[in-house]
Amino acid sequence: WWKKKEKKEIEKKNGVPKGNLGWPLIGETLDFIACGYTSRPVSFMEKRRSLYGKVFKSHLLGRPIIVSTDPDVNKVVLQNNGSTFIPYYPKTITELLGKSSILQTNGNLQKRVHGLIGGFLKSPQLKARITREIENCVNLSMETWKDKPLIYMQEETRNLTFQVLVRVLLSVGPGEDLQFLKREFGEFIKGLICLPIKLPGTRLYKSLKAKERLLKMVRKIVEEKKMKLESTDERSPVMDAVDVLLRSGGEENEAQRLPLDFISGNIIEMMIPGEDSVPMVMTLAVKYLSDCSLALKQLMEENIELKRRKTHLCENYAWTDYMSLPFTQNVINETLRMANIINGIWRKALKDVEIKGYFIPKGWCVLASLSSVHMNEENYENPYQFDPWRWERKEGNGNDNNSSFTPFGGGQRLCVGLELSRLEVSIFLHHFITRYRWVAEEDCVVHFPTVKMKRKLPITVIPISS
Ligand code: HEM
Repeated sequence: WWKKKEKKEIEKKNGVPKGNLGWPLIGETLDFIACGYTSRPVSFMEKRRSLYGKVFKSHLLGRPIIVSTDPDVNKVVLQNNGSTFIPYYPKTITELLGKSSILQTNGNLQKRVHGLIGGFLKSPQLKARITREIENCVNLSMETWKDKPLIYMQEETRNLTFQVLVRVLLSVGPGEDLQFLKREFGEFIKGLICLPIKLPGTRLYKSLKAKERLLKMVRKIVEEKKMKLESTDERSPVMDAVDVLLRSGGEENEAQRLPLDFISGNIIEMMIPGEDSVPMVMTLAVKYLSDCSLALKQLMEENIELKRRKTHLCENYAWTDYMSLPFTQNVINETLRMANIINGIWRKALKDVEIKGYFIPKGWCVLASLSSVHMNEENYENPYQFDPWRWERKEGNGNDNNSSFTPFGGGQRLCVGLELSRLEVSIFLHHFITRYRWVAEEDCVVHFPTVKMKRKLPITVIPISS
């Protein structure tokens, strides 16, 4: 009791942001979840922002927390990574991730792995090569659509992006291994949000078992790749993320090498942020375009023009062709802004810190709410309207220095898959738009616990005659 009183006094003196800690134990969690199930999940933040200001305190998922809906505060929180703020996840996620996961390590190790994987994923060599792979996956998948009476966009995009992901991370192509990875990974991630009870039969237990099976298989692939690497005389090209991590530290310097278990674990963990996000951006782009015929028309014209040019010149597409279509990039920006696939980033303060006059005491959690910024009238006019043209006007600024647009986070943990994701979505949209017309059935977006379409977005497609 005394400690509590003392803490309250310190908070009062230093000006912890205003807010309500809610009920004992559960705090304001029920309202937070209830808002998550509505079509406007940011209403939880909006209500409190109007009462207490852009940064307020609350009590969510078992702990006191400072919620920031202020882009400047979010920017500082994301930038001060490692020394002041570290990632904070619910207990089940921490348990499933493993201690050495890039998602929860800090300091030099995180910087090293981030630099290695980020550098590889945005290299022009990878983008040139992966463009062919993505085209193949997209075309093979779309080829089958014309014979299907109904297509579930969320499922189709999920299958094709998973293929790209495992290709980039560990060069696994279609076949039994791919099926195994898909099945076990699906089982593994079911436990990311569940009750933190680890007894046989529980969700968490089953997910941990699936991770063991995944680790066994990935470790085998990593070992085989290591042996191959040692037996090749010349330096063969770097093919995937496993290659990058295996080669790190140099040939002579054994002590600097990353251990095989570390590499295997991290490869699996890197699939977590990559697996669900890209297909959801594709699916939601199709959803928003289905509801906005003007945007669809302009997107189609831009992409048909590119296709015509390429066909006329008998040329393959370069990755830069896909990325250089300005309206297509505006559609992707607008989809990312509205979709809020990652709606917020959770951190924990390692020391007392003051940002913009708000005091955040050591040990407190901070939720940098990205969706509150993306859906705020102050930053975007008519924020609930799908308006790709806003990115041509002054208000939209889709670059990474814009603290009001952070779908990929920021600072030292800025998403390593940013450029790859944009490329995948651009290629998908180009081929879909120039190949098919479609009619979408009635469906709606569910935001909790993660962004999904309620009915997986069923559509019927009609091939465009050449
Ligand atoms: C549209 C798709 C994507 C979105 C919206 C997205 C979003 C994010 C965000 C917001 C973060 C920051 C998390 C934090 O600060 O704690 C992040 C980190 C990360 N993302 Fe992505 N991501 C996407 C695709 C991908 C893909 C395809 C990959 C893998 C190939 C990937 C791998 C990662 C990794 C490994 C991190 C952790 C980086 C670090 O902590 O150093 N993401 N992502």
